[in-house]
Formats: sequence, structure tokens, C-alpha cells
Amino acid sequence: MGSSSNSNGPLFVTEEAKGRGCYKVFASSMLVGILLIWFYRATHHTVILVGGGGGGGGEEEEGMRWARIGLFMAELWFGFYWILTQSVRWNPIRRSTSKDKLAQRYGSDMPGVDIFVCTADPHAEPPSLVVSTVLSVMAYDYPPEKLNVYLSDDGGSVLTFYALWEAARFAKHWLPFCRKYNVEPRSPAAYFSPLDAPQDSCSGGNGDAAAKEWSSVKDLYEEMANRIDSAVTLGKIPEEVKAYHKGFSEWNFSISPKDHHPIVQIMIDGKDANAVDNTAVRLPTLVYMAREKRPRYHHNFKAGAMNALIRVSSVVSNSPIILNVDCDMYSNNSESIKDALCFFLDEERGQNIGYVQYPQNYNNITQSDLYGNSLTVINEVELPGLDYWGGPLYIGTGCFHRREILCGRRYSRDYKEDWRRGAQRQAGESVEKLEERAKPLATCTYELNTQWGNEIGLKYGCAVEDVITGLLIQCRGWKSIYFNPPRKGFLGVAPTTMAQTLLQHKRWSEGNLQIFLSKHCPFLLGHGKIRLGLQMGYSIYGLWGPNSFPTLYYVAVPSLALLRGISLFPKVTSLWFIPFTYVMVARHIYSLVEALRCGCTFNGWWNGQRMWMIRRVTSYLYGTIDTVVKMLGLSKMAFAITTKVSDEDASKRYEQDVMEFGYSSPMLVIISTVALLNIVCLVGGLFRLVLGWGVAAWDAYLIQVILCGMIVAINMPIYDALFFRKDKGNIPPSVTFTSLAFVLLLCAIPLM
Ligand SMILES: O=c1ccn([C@@H]2O[C@H](COP(=O)(O)OP(=O)(O)O[C@H]3O[C@H](CO)[C@@H](O)[C@H](O)[C@H]3O)[C@@H](O)[C@H]2O)c(=O)[nH]1
Ligand SMILES: [Mn+2]
Repeated sequence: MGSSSNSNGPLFVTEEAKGRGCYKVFASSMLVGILLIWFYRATHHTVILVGGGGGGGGEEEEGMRWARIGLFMAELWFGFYWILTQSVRWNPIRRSTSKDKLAQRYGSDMPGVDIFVCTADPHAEPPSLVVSTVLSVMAYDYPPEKLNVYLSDDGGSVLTFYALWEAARFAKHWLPFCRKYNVEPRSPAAYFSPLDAPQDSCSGGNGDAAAKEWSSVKDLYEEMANRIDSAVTLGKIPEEVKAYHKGFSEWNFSISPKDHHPIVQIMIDGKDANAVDNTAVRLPTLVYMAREKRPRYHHNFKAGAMNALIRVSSVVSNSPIILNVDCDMYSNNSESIKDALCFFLDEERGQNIGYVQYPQNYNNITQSDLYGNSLTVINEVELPGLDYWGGPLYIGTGCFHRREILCGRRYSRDYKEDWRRGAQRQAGESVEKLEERAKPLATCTYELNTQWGNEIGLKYGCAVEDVITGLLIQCRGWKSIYFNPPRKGFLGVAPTTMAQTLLQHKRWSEGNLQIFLSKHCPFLLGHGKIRLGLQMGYSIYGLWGPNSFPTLYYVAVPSLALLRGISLFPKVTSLWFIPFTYVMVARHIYSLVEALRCGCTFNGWWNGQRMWMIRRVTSYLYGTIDTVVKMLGLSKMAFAITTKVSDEDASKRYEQDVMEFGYSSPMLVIISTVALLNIVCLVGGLFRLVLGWGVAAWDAYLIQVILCGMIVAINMPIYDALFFRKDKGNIPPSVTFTSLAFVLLLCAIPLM
């Protein structure tokens, strides 16, 4: 590939964040605080009883001692976990690229790129949304004959196939339109969305003609989207279209998502000189794939789909670079491929780069980020921090890989990438023949007795197939790059209800804990292969789950103790009061400042704190329990898809920042119980403080009052949903009663 002269400098630069010195001083002071707390706990087991607390038989005192030891355990854990989180804050770095140099050096001599889009269910993931994502990646600012787009449909649905067929036709208008007017974003759904800021339509700005073209493309798009949506509503496609593409005949026999033959349909063949748009420019290759599914064979969810895609694409295009996105993650920046290539093709430092990961951003996050889904701190602080230690995790979407690393290759100094590689078509081979050649690669039996899902391809058996695959790649010697340009590369759909949010986090915490507890634990597998900072970084996510226990303890026991008149923290007048207050206050002020600096609002941060607490006591608890159950072999892994649609009422509440609970579930009972317990304890505790124990008692209980008060303050929307709201999204009465019963029970436990 072209002249590899390095005369005009590197293709990307790396910058270190400023002000790290100050941060390190602050972190050291926190560490001192944490050590002092540990020291205090280790030396102060005895319980201070003030005022009317229980009469204090020997047995009771023993119980209180245990309450303190439990608190000590929780504080040990939090301190240890805090130390882990320092790895990603130590030295965050930022990357930027020089695309003009790339163009100068390589001109049109660029590698082929295969793009994989995965979808699984036409009802949770509307095909009109899926094809908008497909169109956005077809419209990359990149030579179309070098682009190959693959849609994997785990739903095996004719509705999705039909939508893709519609999209292939619409592409002939959409792609030239995007080029001509430099459209951004190139997902038609997003571009024409009334929700997004008004587009400076057709920035060409040449008046009437442009406006006409704009509205004619918009009409075409809307008609297409309506046809697709109504087919989905009806559950079947219009009869007449079946005549237009041979592929529809695959559904002549009824097919179920879990039981069907392999389907590979090349919708647009980029090698065909007649495959052009309406300005006679070539179109990218577009392929539909539904791998074979049989009830007898486990299909391994998204990882299985990705592996089938890797194989099928190897006979159709076999490009050296693979980009994969979730079906809702459209390209928001038409330059992303060129940006990514700046890393891979850099002559000096591109050699060992295995993958380039973009952040997960969403286009449906509200100002106040009610469910804390924006991942802002992860995107702006943690992933840049990991980049310093050798590279970010692979997070499943918005990631460019070298094909070779997905096929298990280890890094070696002598490895030379063949950037010109591509699939060779057999002489005179028709598209049908090629499809026949590809199908056996997408069968259930293909992988039997092979290393697929193990040494080759994405790894099977983990709920976060992406993270474990990335870890294995890094352990094979490859580095990764985190790239977060000002214009976001990809935008997706974040969950919009409490239940969906908690479900997603349950899967994430479960998968990451599963890795941590397996032989792939970053500290074991990574030892000697990746840097310690990176091992710690992986563990931050790996240990999300176990955070649930100390958190549950901390939100329940000190409050109950307040109600009972048992002091668990040092007195205000004691010197030990200082480290406790310092650590608690500084921790939260720091997290607020960090969030604000990343662009969150105060409200967003506050809501985020609530969600951290809620996720820890529900999703992470469930994730941890399920991980253990699975390790004992009592159940199998599942992958619950996050729904990308919600009903109209619910979306309205989402827009208005009203929390959506809606149906009764054990998780909801936990949330309500924690909220109710704390308000009961706060009211009861304050009552006794004011009436009975006198001024001296405040001295001993201040920390508990503040802790309990903060938990109550952060739970305000929960009380609202429990008692005041009347809409459908509130907490059902059955949950309220169950939680009240639990609270009474907890308050009555004689132990303390
Ligand atoms: O059997 C399956 C299940 C899922 N998917 C696809 O996988 C993607 C991710 O699923 P989603 O329900 O949106 O999960 P998220 O929690 O949003 O996904 C995040 O977390 C996953 C791991 O838990 C990663 O695979 C994803 O890339 C990452 O975006 C979607 O495109 C699905 O269509 C399949 O193709 N087949
Ligand atoms: Mn998703």
C-alpha cells in the first residue's frame, strides 16, 4: 500500500491530561483517610450506647459488635474498590488524528472494510431502526467499492429481510444525497427526526433546488419507513414485493426464529458494475445473513452471530478491517473509518494496534439522565484512563478490529498486515453460487470440533462476550486505542425504563463478574501479559457485582441502628470523626466535580448517584447471585435483549423525567424497601433524638443521621411513585405492601 514515507509526521497524536499532579495529591489524601478509617474500625469494636438504647444484655451487645464488624467489612471493601478505581484516573490520555495526512499518503489506496450489524428480534428492535443504521454505515465517506455491509438477523425474520430490501432501494437516493450535501448524521431516521435539532438542511445552501431535493428524499424515506412499520404491525410483507427478489422465497416454508436453515442473500453485489446509485456511482456490497438455528444446538447469542459473520464475510469480501455495531448504533460521523485507519496505518505505532474502540453514546438521553445511562464518566474518564495502560475494553459496538485478531492471531513483531487483501471471486462465479459457498459457513454444525468460540472469533459462554474477547486479544499482545472525537462516532438507544436499565446492568455485572471469577480473571490471565493498571481497570467492572453486599449493608444497618439508638460511628467531638467526614464528603464532591467537568448537569449527577445505589442493591445483587448459581452449574447463560422501543405513555414520561416502574418485580420490592426503611428510621431516630436522648446524643449520631438523611433525599422519586403518583408508571400497591411488611419485619428484628 502506497508510499510509506513518514516525512510529514504521524497519523495520530496522543496527549496526556493536565492537572494530574493535583489529582494525585488529592488521591493520596483520600488514601490516608481510608487507612485511618480502617485503623479506627480495627481498634474500636466496643459499642457506645447512649440514652434509651436497648438495656444491653450480653447477647445484645454481641449482636452490636457484629454490626460494627460488618461495617468494617463494608468499609474494607469500599476502600479496596476505591483503590482499584484509581488505576483509570491516574493518567488519562486523549487521541487525535490527521486525516489529511492519511489522504496525502494513501490517496485512494485504502483497505477494504467489512461492517457487521447485528439484530435479533423485529419487535424489540424495529426493522426501520435497523435499516437506518445499515444506511448510515453504507453512507460512510469512503470509496463504496471498498465497503461491505452485513446484517445478521438472529430473528430470521422476513420482516427484517424486507426492510433491508427496501433500504437497498432507498440507498440509491440516500447515498448520493449524503455526498452532495455532506449530510450528518447519515442515518435517515436521525437526520429527518423532528426531535433532533433543526438540520441546516442541505448545507450546500443553494436555495430552492436543494430544498426540493431535501423534501423529496425525506418523502421517500418516510414512505419507506411507513411501509416497513406497517409490515411489522401486520406481521407480514406485501405479496407483490415477493416477485422482486429471489430471497423472499427463503420464507416459503414457515420459519421460526429458533429453527431454520441458513440464509445468505447478497442484496447488492459491489463487484457488479451495474450496482450503482442514481448518479451512476457504485454502491457498497450489502448482505443479509440469518445463520442456521436448530433447537438442538446452542446458538451463543451475539457472539455466535458475529462468528458466523466473520466466516461468511471471508468468502464475500474478506476485508482486513472489521467494524461492528449494534443494530441501534448508527454512524453519527461519516469520517469514522478514516479516523480509525489513521491508527492502524500509522507507520511507527500502528503495528501493534489490534482494535480501535469508540465510546457508546446515546441519542435519547435527557438533560437530567434519569436512569444514569449516559456512561459519561466511563466515556470521558475511565476509558481514556485505560487507554494509557494499553487500551480500552472491547465494548461490543462501535469498534474497528483487524480481521486477523478476531481469528486468534498473536501479536508478533514480524507480522506484516496485508492491507490489500480481499476475497477472490472464482472465475465467472455468479452471486447465487457465491451464496451457496457461504451458506455452509453459517450452519449450526460448522463449529463442532473447531476452536471457534474459544481461540478463534468471539468467545462463547459469557454474558459480556465483547469484554472477554477484548481481554484475550490484549493478552495476545495487541494494544487497543480509545477514540472519542468531538463529533460522536456512533449513537444508539439507551433503555428508557427502570426495568430495562436494571436488566441491562444485571447482564453486564454478571458477565464481568463471571470473567473475574474464572480462569480469565484479569489478574491471573493478564499477569505478565498486560499492565497492572489495566488488570485493575478490568476489575473495576468485574467487581461491580460484589459491591451489592456492602452497599446493602450500608443503606440498611446504620439506619436501623439509628432507630434503635446504637451509635456506629465516632462522635463529632472525637478526632476519628475527621477521617470519616473527610472521606465521605471529599468522595462525593470529587465525583460531582468530575461529572460536571465531563459535561453532566448537577441534576444528571444527582440522578446518577441514585441509580448507582439502586443498581447496586438490585441488578448487581441479582447478577452476583446468578453468576454463582451458574458457576455451580445450576443454570445456563442467557442474553436478555434490551428493548429499543417503548409505548407512547412511557416515552412521554421519559421525556418529562418521570421514573417508569410500572410492574411488580422482586427488584422493585428491594428498591421500595430500602427507601421505606430509611424514612422510617430517619423519622423514628430523629424523634428519639429530639425527645429522649438530649443534645449529647447528637454528638454520637450525627453521621448516621446524615447518612440516613442522604438516602432519604436521594430516594424522593421513589416515595413519589409509592404514594403520590397516579399514572401507570408508578409502583404498584402490591409492591408497596410487600415492602412495608419487610420494613416492619426489619424494624422488629431483636438482634440489635
Ligand atoms: O442472540 C442475540 C442477542 C443479541 N444480539 C444483538 O446484540 C446487540 C446488543 O444487544 P442489546 O440488547 O442492545 O444489548 P446492550 O446491553 O445494549 O449491549 C451492550 O452489551 C452487550 C454485551 O452484554 C454487547 O454485546 C453490546 O455490543 C453492547 O452494546 C444487538 O444489536 C442485538 O441485536 C444478537 O445479534 N443475537
Ligand atoms: Mn443496545
